[in-house]
Amino acid sequence: MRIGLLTSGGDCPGLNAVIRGAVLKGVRTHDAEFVGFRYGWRGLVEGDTMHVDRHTVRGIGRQGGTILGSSRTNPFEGEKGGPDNIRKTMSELGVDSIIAIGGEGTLTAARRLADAGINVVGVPKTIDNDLGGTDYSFGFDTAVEIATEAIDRLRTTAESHQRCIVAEVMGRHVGWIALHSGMASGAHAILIPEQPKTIDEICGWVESVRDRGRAPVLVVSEGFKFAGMEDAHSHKGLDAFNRPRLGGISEILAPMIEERTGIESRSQVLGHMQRGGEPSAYDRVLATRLGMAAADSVHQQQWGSMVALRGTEIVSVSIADAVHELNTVPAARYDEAAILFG
Ligand SMILES: Nc1ncnc2c1ncn2[C@@H]1O[C@H](COP(=O)(O)OP(=O)(O)O)[C@@H](O)[C@H]1O
Ligand SMILES: O=P(O)(O)OC[C@H]1O[C@](O)(COP(=O)(O)O)[C@@H](O)[C@@H]1O
Ligand SMILES: [Mg+2]
Repeated sequence: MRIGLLTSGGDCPGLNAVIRGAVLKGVRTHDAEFVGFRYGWRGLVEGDTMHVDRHTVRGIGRQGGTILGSSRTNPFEGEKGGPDNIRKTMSELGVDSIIAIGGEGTLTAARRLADAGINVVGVPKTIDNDLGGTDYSFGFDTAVEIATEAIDRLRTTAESHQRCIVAEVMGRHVGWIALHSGMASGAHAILIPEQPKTIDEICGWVESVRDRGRAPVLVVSEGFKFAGMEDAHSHKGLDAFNRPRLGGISEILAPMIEERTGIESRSQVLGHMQRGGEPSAYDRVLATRLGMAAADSVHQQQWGSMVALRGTEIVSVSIADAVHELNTVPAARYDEAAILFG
């Protein structure tokens, strides 16, 4: 059994812990060999590999990033793309199966390849926590931790100057990072894509905070839309998969708040800081368990499946079910947090 490993999509703390978990379990329990594909699907399409064995993974469980590299290459595009070419490349390299570690985009591609008869197993990765089929994805806990620390720091400087601060977090089209970091840091309002708001509602919260003598702290998700807005704000062009790059809504919101309320306002986009550096202990454990379970899924030939967290157990679900719809923030979770706004 020779298993190809790849990490695809935005990187995320814990990727290396998955790789380590899969390799150690595969080598020790299933007598498997591993090969790493470099830069996501690109490595598989181009046959660009790196040697991976139990020595390669020594100590990497606590490292950020991914030793394999990542990209947003589409495996169905290009001269060597598509299931027939990929099957040929795999057979030339003696690779009989693939563990694809990625988010909803990567796993959608994995499902299409599995449907075409390629032996693929998925591992859910994303700081956004936007994947169905799993209670949490690794990387999310670390991102929330980093964002919470940043918002705590922004609060003390906002208070010194009696300013309003708008902290912008990632999350693409779901508000999980904003909801959790906002609750953890005691934000006065949390703005998420699932819950469009008017500028009047937002300024109402800001003014009530100011009237109590406090400095308003707002957390906004990059995908937040004002009521009536069709698409999330984007001014940075398209990504490798032709989707609008999000980010920058806080830079629009802060001046609007200042103009309407007279409160000096500042914005801060936290950006890639949320994805960098070491995974939290929680993410290391989750990622290691998922990696180990993925090696088992390959051994059991559960093609088209994904390992997932359900409660405290690691289970196997179908990738198709997991990517069927985004894991959005339920209205009840938002309403619960909103009691604390203003
Ligand atoms: N429907 C699809 N068919 C084939 N490839 C896809 C599909 N959706 C996404 N991908 C590929 O997977 C890559 C990674 O997806 P992306 O959403 O950027 O990251 P993530 O896997 O972290 O969600 C995309 O750039 C794209 O090339
Ligand atoms: O700057 P990049 O790497 O193109 O991507 C930014 C996007 O990637 C993320 O950090 C993670 O998203 P994925 O898990 O889908 O890769 C999003 O929160 C953000 O919108
Ligand atoms: Mg994604």
